[in-house]
Amino acid sequence: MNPLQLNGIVKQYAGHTAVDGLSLEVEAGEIYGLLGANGAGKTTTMRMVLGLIYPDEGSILYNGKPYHSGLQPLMGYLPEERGLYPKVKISDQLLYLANLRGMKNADAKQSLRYWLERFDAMEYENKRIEELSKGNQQKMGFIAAVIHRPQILILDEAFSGLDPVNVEMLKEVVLELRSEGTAILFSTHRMEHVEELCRHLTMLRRSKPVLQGDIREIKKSYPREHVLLRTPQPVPNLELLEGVQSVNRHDDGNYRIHITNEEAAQRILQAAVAQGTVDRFEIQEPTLNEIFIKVVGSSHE
Ligand SMILES: Nc1ncnc2c1ncn2[C@@H]1O[C@H](COP(=O)(O)OP(=O)(O)OP(=O)(O)O)[C@@H](O)[C@H]1O
Repeated sequence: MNPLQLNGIVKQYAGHTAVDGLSLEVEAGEIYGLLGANGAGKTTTMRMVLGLIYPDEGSILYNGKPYHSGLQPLMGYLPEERGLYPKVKISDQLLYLANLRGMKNADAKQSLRYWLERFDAMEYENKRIEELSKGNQQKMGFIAAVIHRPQILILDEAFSGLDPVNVEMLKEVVLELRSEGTAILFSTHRMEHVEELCRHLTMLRRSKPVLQGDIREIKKSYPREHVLLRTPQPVPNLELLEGVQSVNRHDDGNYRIHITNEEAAQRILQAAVAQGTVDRFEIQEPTLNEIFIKVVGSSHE
């Protein structure tokens, strides 16, 4: 039985449907991607999972059981909007939150120390949130979400506001939690993070799930419409070949060619070989970003 199961959940706000018939399951030890344009219903879904608001229809099961008050220690949440008090000493509020979720003082202190060291952030222990940079506030928010080692972790735009070094640091931690068996529901607009971290995903469009499943399977099910070609010499007239829609040559000498069918790829290869050496030739799977734009559309709702 999976730690988190959503069955046909529906949520309405004053006649407007924010989430419409969403079902998904997050396994122990997996990061599940929840994607959608702005306003598609991701945060509403996460708030329902946390028991902050209730679905109008459908059910949410935690280890097979409906919501009950004893669940809070099992769950951790990093909200998109920062949730910590700006003026309270950091260690005080993190320890308070750990206590609230059932941790004994000594364990909470040990866990706090572990996470502050893990994030190279010992110096912030006695500071207030308002004294920290946005990225460091985000790290403290993450510690607040995981200090009690939740079984189900909800991450809403976890990497926003972080510099590349800190993104890598947080990614490593998320992967570590996954390998320890945490079920992680992960919402983001950054498709490359989903490609890198998640096994399954749901894309929401205007409150409805429009694409769901195993990411590798999803990618395989879309046509391959791009060719990557690297040649030491230019290959003229590629755009005139049948099935070639557009040709871009980058500064590094790589061509990225948009094709309408896979036979066009063979024509490109033949044309390139006829000119001389071919260093690289690849028919590329669509990126998740391309699939997202196709399925969800680029417009914000
Ligand atoms: N408290 C509320 N009262 C009324 N409508 C709401 C409320 N919260 C959310 N909504 C509406 O529900 C819809 C879904 O919002 P939600 O915040 O879940 O989207 P989201 O996918 O998280 O968007 P974003 O990517 O912008 O964070 C939106 O149309 C939003 O305006």
